[in-house]
Amino acid sequence: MFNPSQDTNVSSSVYDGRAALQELDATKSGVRGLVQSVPVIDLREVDHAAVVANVRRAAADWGLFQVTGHSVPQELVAAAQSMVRTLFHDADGGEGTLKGRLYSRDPNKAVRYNTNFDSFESPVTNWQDTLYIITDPEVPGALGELPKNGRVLWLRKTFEAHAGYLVRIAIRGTWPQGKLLGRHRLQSGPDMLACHYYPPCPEPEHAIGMVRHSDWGFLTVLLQDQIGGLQVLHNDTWVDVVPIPGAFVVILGDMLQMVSNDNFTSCEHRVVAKRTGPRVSIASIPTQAGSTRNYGPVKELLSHTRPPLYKETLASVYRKHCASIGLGNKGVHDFQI
Ligand SMILES: O=C(O)CCC(=O)C(=O)O
Ligand SMILES: [Fe+2]
Repeated sequence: MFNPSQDTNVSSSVYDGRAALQELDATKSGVRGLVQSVPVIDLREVDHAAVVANVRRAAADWGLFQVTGHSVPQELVAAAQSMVRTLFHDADGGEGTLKGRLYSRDPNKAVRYNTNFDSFESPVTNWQDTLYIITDPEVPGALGELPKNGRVLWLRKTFEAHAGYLVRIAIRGTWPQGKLLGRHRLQSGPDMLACHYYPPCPEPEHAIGMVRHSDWGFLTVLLQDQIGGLQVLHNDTWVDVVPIPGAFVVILGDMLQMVSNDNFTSCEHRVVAKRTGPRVSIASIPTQAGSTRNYGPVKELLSHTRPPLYKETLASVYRKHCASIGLGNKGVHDFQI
């Protein structure tokens, strides 16, 4: 069990059955207490140190958690979801349409739309379309062709202001020695939105919404609607990330695993296909496109008994590697020493 007062080595615990029983006993919740549920962290909690400790525990035990009590109003969350669903994905596609014009597999296009970015690399096809939006207005073409630009810009601002804050708090919470963060700036903020669309699936038992994978970057912040389907792998069991209206889902990625030298591990997650829908989710993903520094295990975490487990790499190199092997293959293994 993770001990929040311990600064390093959070992943090397040995399962202690008696301690687990005592813990269950202490919850006084009976066997229902055995049902695993994804941690939910309420930012309205007045004790800030408790919030940070909860984030650390959730990150170490699950690699994924939900955040409520952030300051993004529910109506704005709903407006963002409906903009993505109705203004874009539900609109007709094909030659001559906006969707047709944006359909592209060129990762350098600031706004692009496609079915499965890795169709030609991955053996599995997801039941999913995605609209990618680079939200940095400095990037040529960013937002340009989208309808209702104002709302997309608003969406960017919302994510960058609020998700950026969550990313910072989550990193501070997950990072073993918070003060190191200043010197090891991990990510500058979200600069790409991946707006996923999962239409109702006639045969969900023969399909997958999004195949099992871990995210390549440091952290992903995700907004999902009420349909459900996102699951996280926890203790070899797939656990539903039950939708909470307006909550952000925070997901630890591979780069965090590498720089923390396995003190934290990126979580595997997937989306199951459903007969109901469509489902929409909006993931904010930092692309680290302009980053020129090499990332590797942070020196302060290393010793002669804890040698570095990963080679140093540019974020862009790691990202390209992950794209080249397709979702479903954990790229970190290829960077092990
Ligand atoms: O749609 C979802 O809930 C998950 C999306 C996801 O895992 C991703 O964008 O990496
Ligand atoms: Fe993901």
